[in-house]
Parts: sequence; structure tokens; C-alpha cells
Amino acid sequence: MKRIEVAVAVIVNQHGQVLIAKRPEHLHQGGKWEYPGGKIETGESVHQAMVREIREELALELGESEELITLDYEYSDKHVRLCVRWTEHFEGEARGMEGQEVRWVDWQSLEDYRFPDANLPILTAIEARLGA
Ligand SMILES: Nc1nc2c([nH]c(=O)n2[C@@H]2O[C@H](COP(=O)(O)OP(=O)(O)OP(=O)(O)O)[C@@H](O)[C@H]2O)c(=O)[nH]1
Ligand SMILES: [Mg+2]
Repeated sequence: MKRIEVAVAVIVNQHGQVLIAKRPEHLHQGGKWEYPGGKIETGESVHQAMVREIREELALELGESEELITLDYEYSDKHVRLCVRWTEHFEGEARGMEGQEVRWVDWQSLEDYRFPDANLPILTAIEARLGA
């Protein structure tokens, strides 16, 4: 099965809150919460794809970012590589441009939200950074 490469953004504000969005019901893994992002297009770096997706989905402008974790996961119907980056640099107010619900969540509360199965290592990586 083809593996799709996805740029994923962990966006953190000055209060240690992380921005999450709810995936529309009709999409793959719909109804669950996600770190915003989307598919990397040909010729794009992960950072570039992430900046483009966050502009499209949330109307936020991201600044510099750094790698957090890269992980491969095989859903029954889809294989994904999540290239997850970390940024504390953004301008604007997050809005769900595609009608999706968007929330800033204390990092300690992330475990209360249902994310796609692939996501568990991302939570561990966030906790390692913010909980240290
Ligand atoms: N954005 C995002 N995608 C995730 C996460 N976890 C996870 O398994 N995925 C999977 O990665 C893929 C990302 O695709 P997407 O639907 O966001 O892609 P996209 O924004 O380019 O949308 P499109 O399909 O309309 O082009 C989906 O299969 C989704 O289920 C996550 O935390 N954030
Ligand atoms: Mg997306």
C-alpha cells in the first residue's frame, strides 16, 4: 500500500496549551481530534507543507519550527508517515476555515481527547518536552 506523507503541527502557546482540531466526520479517522496538518505535496519540505496547511485550515501564520517526531503507522485502509513539527511561533487567531472545531488545550488535558490510533507517540513526545 502506498504511504502518504503528512506534515503535522504541534502549535504551543505561551500558556503551554496545544492547538487541536476536530476532523470532519466524513474524513479518514473522522470525528477524532488531530494536530492540524495535511499531505505533503511534491517538492515541498515538511515545514513548507505545514505552513501551507495551517494557513488553509486555520488562517494562522506559522514561524520557525523544529522536528518533534516522525512516525509510520499502518491503518487497515491507509499507511501514513506523520512528520510532526513543533512551533511556538504563530500570528493570528486560529479559526476553523473548513468549519471544524478548534481548541487550545492544556497539555496535561490532551490525554482526555480521542486522537487517531497513530498519534500516541506524539503525546509522549509532547509530555517529554513540556513536562520536563
Ligand atoms: N492532520 C493530521 N492527520 C493525521 C493525524 N493523525 C493521523 O493518523 N492522521 C492521518 O493523516 C492523514 C492526513 O490527512 P489529511 O486529511 O489531514 O490531509 P489533508 O489535510 O491534505 O486533506 P485532503 O485529504 O483533503 O487533501 C489522514 O489519513 C489522517 O487520518 C493528526 O494528528 N493530524
Ligand atoms: Mg488536514
